Amino acid sequence: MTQSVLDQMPLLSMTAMDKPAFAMAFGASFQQFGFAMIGDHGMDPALIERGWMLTRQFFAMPDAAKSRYDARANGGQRGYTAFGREIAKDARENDLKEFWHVGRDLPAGDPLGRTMPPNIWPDELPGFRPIFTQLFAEFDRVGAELLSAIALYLGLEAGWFDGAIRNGNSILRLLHYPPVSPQAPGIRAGAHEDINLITLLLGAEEGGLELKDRDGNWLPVVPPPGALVINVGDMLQRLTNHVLPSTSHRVVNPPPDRRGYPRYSMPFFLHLRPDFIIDALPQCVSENNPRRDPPISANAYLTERLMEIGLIEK
Ligand SMILES: O=C(O)CCC(=O)C(=O)O
Ligand SMILES: [Fe+2]
Repeated sequence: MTQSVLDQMPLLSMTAMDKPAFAMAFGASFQQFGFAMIGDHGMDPALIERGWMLTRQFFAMPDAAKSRYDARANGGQRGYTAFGREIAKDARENDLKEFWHVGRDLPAGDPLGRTMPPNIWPDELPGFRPIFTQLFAEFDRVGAELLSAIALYLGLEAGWFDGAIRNGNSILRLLHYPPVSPQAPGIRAGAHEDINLITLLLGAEEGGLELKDRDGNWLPVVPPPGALVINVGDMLQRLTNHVLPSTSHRVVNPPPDRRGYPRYSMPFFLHLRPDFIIDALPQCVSENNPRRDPPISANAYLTERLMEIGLIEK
């Protein structure tokens, strides 16, 4: 039988340990798995529940209504992406999912607005804007706390990431994987690595998420209800010269008894400022681990990667 990651990866607590102890435990989980799980992340469960309700209501709308908010008119990063459009890098089959993107709203006239367009919102659901604006802010807050712990783990100042992520190009993705038929081929989301610094994911308790461990085995990640799953993305891997690995993950089709159920999840892709230059930290470069990648701006790197996964035109 496949072993679950739960057997190996600790469920961490942000409140039971002091900050340095949490930073060490969190960093160790990242270094070993590229993933970590946190039970008491401090986001309001009532707010999250309202977010799930609105997510279900939005995806239950007819395709014609959802398509009015097509993300292709917004650089792929705001609004609705239809079922079957996204394809994992180098994959043969498209993913079995549709999703909605909420981004950061900048003040009018901000120069970063060129790469971060304003949000769009579904007229049909008046609660959508206030609830997801609040949830975005909560993910932003918890994400900054987690990066502060990672900074300590790496031997940096606790506030090292603050400037790097201020007005970062982060994205909250609401994901819907519809029920799959008994004959459905393939998997719900093909193996991939996330592009951003770290991802904070809610909803993985409806199983299917798997990570690839360092020996090449796929291990199920099934957290307790309400817990956050966090993983390292390619930008943090690049910044840490691969000391923290961006781990491949995928979402497999459910076992026969769960195939009739949809799956909803909510990843928050925490991004750097578009003009931040990603260059390996000196602390992470050594004789045994020479510098691997040249410096690149966060925006140039993101654009390259969004083309690869079909979210913006080449
Ligand atoms: O739905 C999930 O559990 C994971 C989603 C994911 O990996 C992604 O959208 O990048
Ligand atoms: Fe992912």
